Amino acid sequence: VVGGSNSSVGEWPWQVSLHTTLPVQIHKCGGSIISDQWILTAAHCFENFPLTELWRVYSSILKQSEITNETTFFKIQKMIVHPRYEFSESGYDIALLKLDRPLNFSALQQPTCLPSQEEINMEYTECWVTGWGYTKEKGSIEDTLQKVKIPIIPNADCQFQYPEHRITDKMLCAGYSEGGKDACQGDSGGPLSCKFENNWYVVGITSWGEGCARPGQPGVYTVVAKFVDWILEQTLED
Ligand SMILES: COC(=O)c1cc(NC(=O)c2cccc(O)c2C)c2cc(C(=N)N)ccc2c1
Repeated sequence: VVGGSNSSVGEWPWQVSLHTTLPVQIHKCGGSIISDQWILTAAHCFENFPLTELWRVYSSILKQSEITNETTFFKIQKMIVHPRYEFSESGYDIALLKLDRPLNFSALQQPTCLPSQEEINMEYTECWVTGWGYTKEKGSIEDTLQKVKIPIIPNADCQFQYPEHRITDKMLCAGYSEGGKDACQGDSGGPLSCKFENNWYVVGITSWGEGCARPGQPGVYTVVAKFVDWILEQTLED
């Protein structure tokens, strides 16, 4: 996250950290708890690491430095990448991870709400992107979970700012015209969380952007509301 600040303990209890273990263990992507056994994240996280055995899921973490060999983690029992995913910029950048065992909800780890289909055109006024990703383009993984408030912008404006891309209705954009605040590499898969009537919803999944926090180059997110039917099909049949 570029231009953000440190989160506090339990502020984003649905945020998880996804680590790969080879060649060394490292944070790769974020994700959101949406039930006691399912994590919502981005498909592009698994492009070079498609094997479930390579991944560890850490919940109720504020600092990466909290993670030691003794820290408990979840393994991935099932990885579902959207069948129409090809690469981030072409959309469908969404994936579901089934944990090897249910997690116990607490103040530090609990699910966030999925937006409903009709809420798609809702004017979300308070949205935050969170993650341990880079704080600048040539950056590195942050220790403390970062947060930054970012406004959603109309898709027409976003399409204009990305003339060489097709910004579809399954993508949303968020950013400031002057840049300076944005998600970045390492935040991928994490939530764009929006507060509505005192509840938090995972409205977007951090997906891509040209560089990070550049003026006129907003962050691009997967529109979760467009995939709620798919999410329910994949997670309820289990
Ligand atoms: C592998 O890249 C990602 O997962 C990757 C690469 C990006 N964009 C880059 O162009 C970039 C950023 C940092 C370093 C870098 O080398 C690049 C190409 C990303 C940009 C944003 C965003 N601005 N909201 C969010 C996630 C990104 C994930």
